Amino acid sequence: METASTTSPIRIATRGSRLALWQAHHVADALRANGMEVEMVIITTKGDLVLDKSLDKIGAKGVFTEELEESLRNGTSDIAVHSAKDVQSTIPEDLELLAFMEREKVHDVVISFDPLFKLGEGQQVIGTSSTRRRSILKRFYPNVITAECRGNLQTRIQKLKDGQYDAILLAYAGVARMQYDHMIAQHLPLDTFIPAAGQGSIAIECAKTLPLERKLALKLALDHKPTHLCLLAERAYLRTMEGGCSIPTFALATLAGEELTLKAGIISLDGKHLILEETTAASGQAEAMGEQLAHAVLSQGGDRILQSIKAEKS
Ligand SMILES: NCc1[nH]cc(CCC(=O)O)c1CC(=O)O
Repeated sequence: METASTTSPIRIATRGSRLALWQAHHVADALRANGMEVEMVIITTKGDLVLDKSLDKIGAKGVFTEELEESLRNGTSDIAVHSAKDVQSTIPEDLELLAFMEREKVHDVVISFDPLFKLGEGQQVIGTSSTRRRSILKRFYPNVITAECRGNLQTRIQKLKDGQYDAILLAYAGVARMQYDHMIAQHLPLDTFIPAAGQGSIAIECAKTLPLERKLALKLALDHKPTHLCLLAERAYLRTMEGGCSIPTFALATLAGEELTLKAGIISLDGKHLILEETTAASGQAEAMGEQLAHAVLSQGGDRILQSIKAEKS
């Protein structure tokens, strides 16, 4: 006899933004294709409500994830769907990251209503809410003025439309998923705008107590092994740096055959100091490699950058 736990629908916790819903429906489609039934549980997070403060000031740890995690704990959902980039580097003891879905392209783009817009030409005001993008802009485009740009993608694009900025910087992944490709004025190169750890992938989280057979079925339907290996390396880097999204770190792993390459670093808030390290290892060493690269970055001067950022914030 089958138990209720294996036949009842998978309840998917998601934020209510259009991108979050797209991601949750992407998960739902994959589960249905594997013969599972699904239900959506839409939850508002602190990150959706507090829009007048930059993320580093809210204390970004878990602002987009905490309420979803609470629903996993209190049994109102079975899995939570997050942008992998928004998931804190250390997740609570009672929860686990079950799967990472196949990654979209990882780079950043410039969005503007002027199709000929080129970063760095003339006086420009660029909207971004990311300390990483702001610091990189300061380094490579010192004449650009950056302005805070929070909110979901639609809100940010509305602010651009209202004339608050000449352009905004976004992850290509979200832009493509919302079908805003026609507003892309420029694709930014990966060697200067190295993405944040996890960018472009969708993470699936569950309670450790979820029945094993459910976990296995979910993993089989949702997990993309190459993406998962890359994310293990990037997230180990982030964890070792004690990063969080308020610190301008970046990390990008790529897999070729069984070999992982990880490029990662940190940049000072004024853009003046940048540490970038690269290493290669067997894919089985993903987490060890992320940790080692973090130690290398820290010993090459990353520790001083981290200290000065922490001092500036406190
Ligand atoms: N909290 C910001 C966030 N989290 C995930 C994405 C985009 C899609 C992704 O990287 O998965 C974004 C917006 C952005 O950086 O443009």
